[in-house]
Amino acid sequence: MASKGPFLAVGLLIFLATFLATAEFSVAAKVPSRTISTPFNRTIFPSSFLFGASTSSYQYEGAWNEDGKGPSIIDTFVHTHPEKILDRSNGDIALDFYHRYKEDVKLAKFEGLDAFRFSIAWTRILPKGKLSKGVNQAGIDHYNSLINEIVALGIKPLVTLFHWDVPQALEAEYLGFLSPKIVGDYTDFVEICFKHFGDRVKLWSTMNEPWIFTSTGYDSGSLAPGRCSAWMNSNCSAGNSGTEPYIAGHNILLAHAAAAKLYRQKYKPIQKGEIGIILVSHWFEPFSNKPEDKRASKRSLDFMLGWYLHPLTYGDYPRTMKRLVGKRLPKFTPKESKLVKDSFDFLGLNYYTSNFAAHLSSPPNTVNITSGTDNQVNQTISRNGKFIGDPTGVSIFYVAPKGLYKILVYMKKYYNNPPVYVTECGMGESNIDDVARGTNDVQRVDFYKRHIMALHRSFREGVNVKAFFAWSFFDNFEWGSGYTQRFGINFIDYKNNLKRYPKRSALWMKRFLLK
Ligand SMILES: N=C(CCCS[C@@H]1CC(=O)N(Cc2ccccc2)C1=O)N[C@@H]1O[C@H](CO[C@@H]2OC[C@@H](O)[C@H](O)[C@H]2O)[C@@H](O)[C@H](O)[C@H]1O
Repeated sequence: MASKGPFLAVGLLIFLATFLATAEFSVAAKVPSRTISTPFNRTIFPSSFLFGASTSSYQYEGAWNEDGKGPSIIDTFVHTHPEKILDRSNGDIALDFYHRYKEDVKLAKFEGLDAFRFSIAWTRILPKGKLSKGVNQAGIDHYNSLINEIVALGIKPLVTLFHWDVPQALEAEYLGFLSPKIVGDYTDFVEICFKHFGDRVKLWSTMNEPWIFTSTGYDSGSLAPGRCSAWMNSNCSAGNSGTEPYIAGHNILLAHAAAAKLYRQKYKPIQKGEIGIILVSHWFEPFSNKPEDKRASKRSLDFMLGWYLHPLTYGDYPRTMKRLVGKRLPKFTPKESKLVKDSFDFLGLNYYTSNFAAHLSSPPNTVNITSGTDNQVNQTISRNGKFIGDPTGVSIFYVAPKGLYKILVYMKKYYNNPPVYVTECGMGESNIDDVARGTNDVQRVDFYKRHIMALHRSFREGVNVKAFFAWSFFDNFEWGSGYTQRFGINFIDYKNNLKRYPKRSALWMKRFLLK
């Protein structure tokens, strides 16, 4: 259990670091390379604009089998496939957020956050995934307490209802999101959340990143449930990389739409909240000015963002997907199309990086079919020997703030300028263990300055952007990379009782957010 001690120690450190950050901030203002002519702080955005930080249940909570929680597919996956996690770690304990959340949300308040995003673990509420198999009151009590702590500090909770932790019991019974049966069980789960938490939670996201869940869970098999085609040689017990990502994605959209309909009809009139869905996409820069590469850029966006945003906006998949995926792509019935179209009050966008997109002229795969190559695009991080942005500690992520601006403008132009919350944006470092190095994250300060400037440019050009959340509040369990990658604005000392330390970026954010 966390004592008050660490917080006092952290407090002293914060004072010192605040001083440093202040010095750094004033120096930064004179840095010629990125001189900031006018004050760069939150006042360049409307006062209603929300700045926050994001977290998720499996990556933060720990207590994987405590207080009645049932196993999720992630618990099963990391326990049976430790080889798929770089450091063979798991989230059994994670950051112990399940027990330390009261101190942690106080740190969020100290750092000036307006909002705090977290996800609810389905199996803390319904241990066996189904209402008929019993509700776990201890799970409801836990999230009530977390929400009360957040709201009492004047911070707005943004709650994700699914961040990939499908109940293992539903995977065992009917293969989870591969079955339309999950729509009913998911709707039962979210209704319990609306009913018990909706008086204080006014921002709901049904899902986090369906694209990642389907591509890592059903195409590459690199994440739970770890399904893929045998020829992938990824040690998958079953699966079909050419069909299952599309089946799971289709059922995710139907489950989302059912949840949104329930909220809007039964809870929104009284609770006055908003419901949305969080998608992820890179920006894709044409590799050349050739028309085929410009088309390749658009196809890349169709297959990553449009896969979900097209049905949510127009009630059907993008034409390019229908043409290139053919019979492997599920069809919406007229009733489903009507349910999914316009089924969101806001759209969450997670943005990390950009790629170059070049047309792949080679004939489409007819043998080893995978959703990952259906788009017939060669996506790269460099062009003619030049990277798309500064490298980071994550080999596939380069710093590309202009891509955030471009994708937001793209969504305005092609998807009716929906209300957008940037719900994740951040960078990772690798293999940093000591506190001093880990908290001196100068590159992350620069990353956030540049991405918030890009965000502001899109806002000035009429993009309906309403919020910006950092990924992540703390360093945490980074899926396939385990604890080897750090994305937090606050440092976790894994070698010393998971002690929390604000990084330079958190103190910069605190100063940026001063009202
Ligand atoms: N990374 C994304 C979206 C961009 C991914 S695009 C590319 C495709 C892919 O399979 N991976 C690896 C991966 C695997 C699983 C999850 C995320 C990313 C990619 O990074 N998602 C958010 O990113 C955050 C950072 O993800 C890290 O990205 C770099 C990976 O090396 C690392 O394993 C992953 O945890 C996650 O912690 C959040 O839970 C998740 O919502």
